[in-house]
Amino acid sequence: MTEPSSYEGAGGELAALEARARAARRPTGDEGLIVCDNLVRVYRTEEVEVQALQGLDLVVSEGECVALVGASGSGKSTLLSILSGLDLPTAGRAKVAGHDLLAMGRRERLGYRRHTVGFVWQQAGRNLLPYLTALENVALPMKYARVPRRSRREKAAELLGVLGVAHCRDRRPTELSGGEQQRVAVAVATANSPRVLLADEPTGELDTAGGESVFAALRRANEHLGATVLVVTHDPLVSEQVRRTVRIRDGRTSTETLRERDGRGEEFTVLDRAGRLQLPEEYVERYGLRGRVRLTAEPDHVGVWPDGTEPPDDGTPNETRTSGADRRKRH
Ligand SMILES: Nc1ncnc2c1ncn2[C@@H]1O[C@H](COP(=O)(O)OP(=O)(O)OP(=O)(O)O)[C@@H](O)[C@H]1O
Repeated sequence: MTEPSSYEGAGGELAALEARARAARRPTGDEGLIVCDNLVRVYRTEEVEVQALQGLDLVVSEGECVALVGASGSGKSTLLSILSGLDLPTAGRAKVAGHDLLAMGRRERLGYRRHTVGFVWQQAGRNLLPYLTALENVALPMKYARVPRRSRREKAAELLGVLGVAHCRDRRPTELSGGEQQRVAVAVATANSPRVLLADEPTGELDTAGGESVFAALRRANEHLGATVLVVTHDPLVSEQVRRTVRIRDGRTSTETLRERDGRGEEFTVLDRAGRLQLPEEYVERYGLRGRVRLTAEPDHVGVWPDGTEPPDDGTPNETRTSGADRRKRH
């Protein structure tokens, strides 16, 4: 029988584990600032039905800066429209900073769009009003939020400074470069200190230098202003510089890359409730995985092998195993 002292020991370990888990937890609570659970969005027109999101799962913790990538039509913009409160999902669950996006009434939705999320579109013309100066553009969302006039101007000037476009304050959008317009757009989107900043291809229409300056502004919004950033991008410059890149395929999150500060990346895949997972395309190519693949249950992992190859005997160290490509040559 176990001694009482062992129970105490186990209890102590458990308490220590719980304390560690609590300490590691983000201030937003247990489930993340953005939570999408089995999200579905079906567009219906008279002739066709398009399943833009097909059970998408995504959790983003407060303070993260995440790139969303995926082929054209995979559902990225649909997801961002839902998270911005512009569009409603057909089914599933979407929660941002405690707001249930499927259950919000008109008033809550308005408040949500004004205070909780900021949005930067790809087309600069959609972000800024052409007849207002940069400073006036940034001050406008604060006016809607009833911030006093003087504070509005002060904060707008400060934001333009933080985002590196202080010199643009008295110019209208047509007098700004594309990169400057998008940086001012980031200032507009962060004017009411949103907890979440969403950006849909914000560098899509810019050259490399312009793209870099806008990404730097997004990063400042993340690191200095504390916004959690979710950016849809086709731009490797952006996706290779964020810690986490989430790939969307066919309306679902498929694989993720997590990068260390030194730029090294680790691949992850998302396992859905039914146990389905998608392998990164690069792995599928590299190991010639097609159709049926062989699975091996190892003590600490599952191996995936091209069909028609022999998995190594148990106990073969991982590093001495023949790669899939080499194995294929033998057959
Ligand atoms: N309003 C709409 N009505 C009908 N179908 C739509 C609508 N909006 C998007 N879709 C369809 O939903 C799917 C996902 O579109 P979405 O714009 O979210 O993709 P995306 O990944 O953002 O693509 P891209 O990279 O080209 O912007 C596509 O098949 C698209 O044609």
